[in-house]
Order: sequence, then C-alpha cells, then structure tokens
Amino acid sequence: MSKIFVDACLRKPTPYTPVWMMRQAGRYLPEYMEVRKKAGDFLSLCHNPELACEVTIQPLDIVGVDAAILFSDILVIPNEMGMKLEFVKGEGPVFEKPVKTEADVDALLGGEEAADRLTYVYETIKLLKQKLPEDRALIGFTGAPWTLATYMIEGQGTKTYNVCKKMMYSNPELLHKILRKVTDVVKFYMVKQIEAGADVVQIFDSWASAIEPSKYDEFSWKYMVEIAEYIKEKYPETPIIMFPKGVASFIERGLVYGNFDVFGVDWGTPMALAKEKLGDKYVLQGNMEPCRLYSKEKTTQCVEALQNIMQGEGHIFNLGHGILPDVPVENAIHFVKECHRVSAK
Ligand SMILES: Cc1c2[nH]c(c1CCC(=O)O)Cc1[nH]c(c(CCC(=O)O)c1C)Cc1[nH]c(c(CCC(=O)O)c1C)Cc1[nH]c(c(C)c1CCC(=O)O)C2
Repeated sequence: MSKIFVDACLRKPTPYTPVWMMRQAGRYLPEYMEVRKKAGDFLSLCHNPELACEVTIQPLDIVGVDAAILFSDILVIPNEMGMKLEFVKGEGPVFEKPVKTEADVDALLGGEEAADRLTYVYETIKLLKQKLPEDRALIGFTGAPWTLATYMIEGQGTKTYNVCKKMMYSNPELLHKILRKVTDVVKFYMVKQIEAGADVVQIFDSWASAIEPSKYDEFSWKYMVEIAEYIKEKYPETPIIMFPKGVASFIERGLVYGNFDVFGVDWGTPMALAKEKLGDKYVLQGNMEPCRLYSKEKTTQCVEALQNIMQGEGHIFNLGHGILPDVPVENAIHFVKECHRVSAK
C-alpha cells in the first residue's frame, strides 16, 4: 500500500496535501503527560520502546496527522558517544562535562560503535512498524552535526552561542574535529534507522541561524549534505528532509544544494521566496508560525494562504518550528482538518 506522506515527499500525485507537526508528540497532549509520568522522566521514556511507541502514535489517533515521527531526542547521540546527559526540570538538557579540548573529542566513542549503542531507538522503530497503520509513514530523525555540537560544547541550551562561536573563530580546527566525529556517527545512525524501518528521515538543524550566512556552509550545511549523500548511496528511495531553521538569507542567495528530497521551511522564511528559489528542485515542507495555533481563525488564514502559494504542488503542510506545550489540542486538530480541507482534490 502506498503511503501518501512518502508519495508527497517524492512529488508523486496525492489526493490531498499531507500534514504533520514538528514536536507533535509532547506536552500539549494530556495523554503524553500520563505516559511520561509512568516512564519516570523524559530520558527513561526515550529508553523504553513500548512507551516511546505509544506516544509516537498518539498524535495520529488524537490529532489526525498523516505521518508519525519517532519519539526520541536529538541528544541521545552525544549521550551514547559517552557524554552524560540530564534533563533538568525548568532548564532543559544539560551535559555534565562539555567538550573543551582535543583530548575530550578523542575520548568520545565514534562511528558505528556509538551508533550501535542506540539499540532502544531501533527497537522503537521495529515496534512502530508492527503497530502503525500501513498507509501512515514513519519519520526517523537526527540533529544536524552543528546543532548537536552546540549542546556538546556549551553543555546546555544557549542564547548567545558564545562558547561554540569562540571556538568557531579562534580554533576552527577543533570545531571541525567535533563536527567530523558527530557526522560519522550520524551517517551510521541514519542508515540503521532506515534498516529498522523508518520510511523517511529528517535532519534538524534547529540552531542554523546562530551561524553567519557566509560561514553556514562550512560549519553546517556541507556536513548535512554529506550525510544525505551517504544515505542516498545506500537507500536512494528513502526520502530525506532537511530542516535548517532561520536561514532565509542563505536561501535568498541561492546557496542551498545537495541530494535530498524535501526542504523544511522555517516560519521566518516567506513560503513564496522558498518556492521561487527552491520549489523546482525540492518539495517544500511548512511553514505556519507555531503561535498561530493559539487562534483557530489565524490558523485557517495561514493554511489558506499557504495553499494559495503552493497549490498542492510539491508541498507538505507543517509548522515552521515545533508546537508549544500550551497549545489547546482542539486547535491542533483544527489545523490538520483545515490542511486537508483546503487541499482536497
Ligand atoms: C533542539 C532539539 C532538541 N530535541 C529536538 C530538537 C530539534 C527540534 C527542534 O528544534 O525543536 C528534537 C526532538 N525532541 C523530541 C522529538 C520527538 C518527536 C516529535 O517531534 O514529536 C524531536 C524530533 C521530543 C522531546 N524533547 C524534549 C521534550 C520535552 C520533554 C518533556 O518534558 O517531556 C520532548 C517531548 C526535551 C528537549 N530536547 C531538546 C531540548 C532543548 C529540550 C528541552 C526543551 C523542551 O522541553 O522543549 C533538544
């Protein structure tokens, strides 16, 4: 049976434009909070394939999205490379010992050995393949090397990125050494997710906008493209979605290249600009401002405007970044219904 989401990624005809939401499995769903309570904490939930499988499926049943995204986190990668990770309440992720020196990088586990430790992710994917309806796609994912490196170097989330940018401008060799090591793990990780059953994979470069446009290719995009090339060599049929957040000027200057299928458009980039610059080459995913979800009326306006621009050609509906925890569930349901309504053929 064909999956409408996979067809849309490959620009094949579909009866309507499919939709999913970044961070669709999460705290805005009371059913998610219940399972998380059962698991103990967030990382224990990621490590528990049965429960991770359950929360992955929740938004399909409750909200009606067309694709499931594996429930996990981008930070399980550095965690399995040997960096102790904790999710501190009210503060977010914290690494006990950030990477500061060449010796710190050398001490991390690399390549297939690190990727092999993410067994709970592959187990979750295998379970999901048994439980998901045949016509729904499963999206696997990773963080981009740059976004992962920001957490590894800063030790936590940051507003200024001053520690990793100090490294970028005063010791770029060390930053490249980190990016190289992470890239090599991610290549194996992506292929193993596909071998376990992921139908599509997305690379999240959530902190792309922290890099000045003239340096973005050198410190992030080229590594993402290298990962995509590696996946395509082994699994040319598996769609790849690239999501670099906050790169409108990079798009405007025509700097997006590489062998992948779908470009995720963040909410700060006008969809018409993305279509003009990239629409012939890549299917476009996005890009409603996530806060529009607080108003049903403003949601409908945006969905209609996106439909007017894209006309159901080479498009996948999504938010332009993750859904926030205090969005009413019924508004998320409204968003999905509206995407289906305006695009029905
Ligand atoms: C930067 C980043 C992270 N994680 C992720 C990114 C890239 C995407 C983006 O830009 O939003 C990716 C991610 N994290 C999570 C998913 C699951 C699948 C889905 O999208 O539904 C995905 C795809 C679950 C999660 N990851 C996290 C939660 C919340 C944990 C909880 O309290 O239950 C979930 C559901 C925790 C997390 N994880 C991360 C942070 C900064 C935080 C704390 C902030 C927050 O609480 O939102 C790192």
